[in-house]
Amino acid sequence: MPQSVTVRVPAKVNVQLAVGAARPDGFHDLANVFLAVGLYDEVTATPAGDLRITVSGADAALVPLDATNLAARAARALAARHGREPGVHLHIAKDIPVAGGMAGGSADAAAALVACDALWGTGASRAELLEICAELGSDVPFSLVGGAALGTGRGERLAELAVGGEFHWVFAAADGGLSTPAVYAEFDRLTPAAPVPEASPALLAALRTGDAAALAASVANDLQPAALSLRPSLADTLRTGEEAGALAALVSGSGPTTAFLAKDAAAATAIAATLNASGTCRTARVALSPAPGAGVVGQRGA
Ligand SMILES: C[C@](O)(CO)[C@H](O)COP(=O)(O)OP(=O)(O)OC[C@H]1O[C@@H](n2ccc(N)nc2=O)[C@H](O)[C@@H]1O
Ligand SMILES: Nc1ncnc2c1ncn2[C@@H]1O[C@H](COP(=O)(O)OP(=O)(O)OP(=O)(O)O)[C@@H](O)[C@H]1O
Repeated sequence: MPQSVTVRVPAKVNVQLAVGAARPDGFHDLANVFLAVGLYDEVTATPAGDLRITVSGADAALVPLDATNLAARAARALAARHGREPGVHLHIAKDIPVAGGMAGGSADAAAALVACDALWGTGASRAELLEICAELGSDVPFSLVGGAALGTGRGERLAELAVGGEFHWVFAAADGGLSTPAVYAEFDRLTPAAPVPEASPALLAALRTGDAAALAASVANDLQPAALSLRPSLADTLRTGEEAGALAALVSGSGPTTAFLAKDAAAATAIAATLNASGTCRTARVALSPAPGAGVVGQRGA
């Protein structure tokens, strides 16, 4: 057994999030175009007598260390399927904003699965890992896959998408998080007759050709009005980024992180500087997309 395995996993932005009406099970059918972005958490797994979680990073205090942690749930799910005890210490080096709409907890779950599989030598197939991911949460399969993908169903059924170039983003983290169920409930209140969600052909073509201006013209997040209704101050952040030259400004997933598409690296740096000086966000950072999914970046021992 290796002495430790470290897995790096990206955050995501939803370049299109088309949301249908609530289903009988409480979830919403989606046409969810995920794009992985180069903001990463790292999960390191080392052998231990029982399951233990530690977290470092600026937002560490916001992450639960008990059995509700999504990385802990992932380790337990893999161990249960393979009839073993989930004896592992998972250390999460957290860089993805917590409760920010960038799938940080989902990322840690996917990373923990890959790390425990390598540490324990369980040899789970990709299909099995994806199945466990879908049980853990709607965003978790995409954190495993990375790149870009269209998620249907509740977002867990993925079709990978080709991306023809790099996109330059700025992400502005907000003070405090937003609860994903609360944002979906607000969507229901604001949208009594949601149409059947469909992916936009223009958006898929923009991704395929790597055309930032075309992507900017077609990004759309149906949860944005709900996030703005629960957090009206996000409108100031969006306006600040637009005035600083962003090609597009949108709420990331369920928010409250806001995302700004820039025409190139220099424009992204300038937009981030303006946002950081504006007082309309906690902190703004640049990131590139697409980014690879959860993968081993370090292993110690045999
Ligand atoms: C907003 C997004 O991040 C966009 O990618 C996702 O749809 C949310 O994915 P997630 O955080 O992995 O969500 P889950 O853990 O599966 O579900 C949390 C809660 O979000 C709501 N939820 C989530 C996904 C979905 N398609 N419909 C929903 O209504 C439900 O209230 C659910 O109880
Ligand atoms: N490993 C984890 N990292 C962060 N939060 C976690 C983790 N495990 C459980 N949580 C809980 O999940 C909540 C949502 O956190 P997360 O960072 O996943 O939100 P999010 O990025 O908005 O998710 P999504 O974009 O998938 O809707 C947190 O408030 C926290 O209580």
